[in-house]
Amino acid sequence: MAPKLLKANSKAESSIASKTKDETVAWPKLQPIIPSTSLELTEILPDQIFTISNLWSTKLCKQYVSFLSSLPLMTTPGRPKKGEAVRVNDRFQIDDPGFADRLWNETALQELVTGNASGMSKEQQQAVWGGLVVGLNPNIRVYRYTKGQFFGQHYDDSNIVTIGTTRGHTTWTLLLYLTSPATGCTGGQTVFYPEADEPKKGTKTKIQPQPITVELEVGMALLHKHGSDCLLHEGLEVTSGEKWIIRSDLVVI
Ligand SMILES: O=C(O)CCC(=O)C(=O)O
Ligand SMILES: [Fe+2]
Repeated sequence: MAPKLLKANSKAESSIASKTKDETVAWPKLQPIIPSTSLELTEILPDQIFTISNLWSTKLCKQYVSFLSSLPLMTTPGRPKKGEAVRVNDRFQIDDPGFADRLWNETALQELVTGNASGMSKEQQQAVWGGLVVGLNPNIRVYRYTKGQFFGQHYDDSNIVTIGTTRGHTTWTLLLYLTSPATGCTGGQTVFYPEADEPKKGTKTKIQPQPITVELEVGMALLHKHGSDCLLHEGLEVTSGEKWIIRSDLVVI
């Protein structure tokens, strides 16, 4: 049976720690950065999941974890509203078009997603990303999971987003992992549950594909399709250390 639809309780996001429009975050410089020529977009599951190892250097991740620790993170309540995913983590959110733009332009992300470095033609790119990618969602979310914290099974929604004067919508979730077992964080893997194919003619049994477990890696970006084609997924419980993530989304027109 298909699992009940669980949303990543986007409405609850308004109650998490956030900065008002006038406030800004003094994000550290995005340096040192690794050039796109040394990186690649790796397909984990066709049309659903890609990763980019070392999008952020280890040094940059370390600087950011120490900086992000100074932000006023708030723990989300463990008891969700009806139909929402259970999650417990410490979160911070800001609407910051400037930082979203830097994350897109000052790292190898743009070149790997929409440039020659993607290894895809322009037509292939538009088919995969669900349109012409114009940048990242200015809604930047920072998550910290400590021992015992997790993000239960859910689907991510697509949202309408304006970048500058361009109105678009989000199609893929971007997760940037800043910690891993190498920094003392165990558990916390992101797990995806691909849907079973329709049963073959004359048979009734659907073959349930194996879940896909993405291990944490310092500086790795993960992209996964969201909205109506989103796979059920979760962030497993952290068993030691701290898992830090920066989340945004690809915006297309
Ligand atoms: O923390 C994770 O591994 C998953 C996060 C997630 O699913 C989300 O932000 O929607
Ligand atoms: Fe999610």
